[in-house]
Amino acid sequence: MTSNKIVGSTLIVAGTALGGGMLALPLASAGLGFYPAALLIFVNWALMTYTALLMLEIHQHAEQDATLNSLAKNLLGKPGQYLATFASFFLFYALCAAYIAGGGSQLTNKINDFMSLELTPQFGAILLTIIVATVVSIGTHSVDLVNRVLFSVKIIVLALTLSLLFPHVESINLLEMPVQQGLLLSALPVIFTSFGFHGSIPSIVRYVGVDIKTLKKVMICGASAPLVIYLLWQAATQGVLSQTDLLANNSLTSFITSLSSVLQQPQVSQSVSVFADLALATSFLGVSLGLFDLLSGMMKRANSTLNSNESNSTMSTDGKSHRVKTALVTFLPPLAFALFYPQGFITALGYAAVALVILAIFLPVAMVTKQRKAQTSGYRVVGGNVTLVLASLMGCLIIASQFLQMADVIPAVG
Ligand SMILES: N[C@@H](Cc1ccccc1)C(=O)O
Repeated sequence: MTSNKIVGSTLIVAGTALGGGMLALPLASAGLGFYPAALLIFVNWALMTYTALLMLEIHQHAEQDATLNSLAKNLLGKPGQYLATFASFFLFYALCAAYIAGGGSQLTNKINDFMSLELTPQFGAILLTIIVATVVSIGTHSVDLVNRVLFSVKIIVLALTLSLLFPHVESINLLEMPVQQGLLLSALPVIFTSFGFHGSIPSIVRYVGVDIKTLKKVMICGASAPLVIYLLWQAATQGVLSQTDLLANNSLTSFITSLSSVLQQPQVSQSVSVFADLALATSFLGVSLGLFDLLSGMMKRANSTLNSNESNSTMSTDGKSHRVKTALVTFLPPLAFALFYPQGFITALGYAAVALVILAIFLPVAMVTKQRKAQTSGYRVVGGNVTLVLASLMGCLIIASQFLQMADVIPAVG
């Protein structure tokens, strides 16, 4: 095993997790205070690392090229497979919708400032979608290229942003307590989504091989990088802005504006803003490529079944027209959401959490439970049934939180 592959895989895990969700953390935890927010971040990290290890436990008895779909089919039958497919689509669409809404208003703001215009956020949403759709439709290679550059710049800008914010942290701000207990529950879905990376586990197993010891290191290190970065980010943002200032913001753009008005230093808010753009762009590229590939495969299969039934059909499944059709199905639904809910960044991340609970908690727990009955040897994640039940309960709590916010029973975040 080359150490290059291990480092590469760890970076894939960390890079997938560290996305646009991070920008929503200060907004979702506004009013919580730093220590309660840090506790929630830690709990979600433990939960997501645990379920990633469950996935490894499942992969150890399967082929190296197993996918979530094939694992679910083998262990849980057709219903498991359908649930996995449905939840994957829901997750990808919800995340793309969040990134278009968040990124669109950021882009509009930039254009408005630069050209002294008064464009609406919808304009930015459409422009951003056209740009990303073009890169994704050209192919994986172009996404890889653009992503590599953006990802490296993103890490540098993050380091710069944190070092600019930290001198302004007031320890008194960090000691504030939750303004309302219900907020603890409300913040759960968004924090949970920000630790999501589980869709990339099968690709990493395929890349590294079924070497559980190495894979365990990759998962634990890959998930710990976002833990450290999120804690620093929370300390920086909750330390610079008071609870009242944080609570007054309901969008990413207003959060960045209030940072600049409190600090009176344009370069700090400029670097936060550039970081936000990069985080949204890299996440949007990565997630929409996943969705595009999933849809492309499905549409090809559907087409070839049609073609074999009508042998004289001349419809081509490759080439330009297929890619254009796939791009439309990939990008139009999330764009429509962002056009109707230009402020829907946090809301869409909350919906993504519901699908992610199915993919990253319920399915792994169900598959491991089934597998443990048949397999008595091999790697087993610690904790036995107790941790399986605890993880499932957390999953129920996250879904409940999202629905209670929709029904206005607990305060909605963002
Ligand atoms: N963690 C990602 C969201 C995500 C969830 C699940 C899988 C992939 C990505 C973010 O913060 O934006």
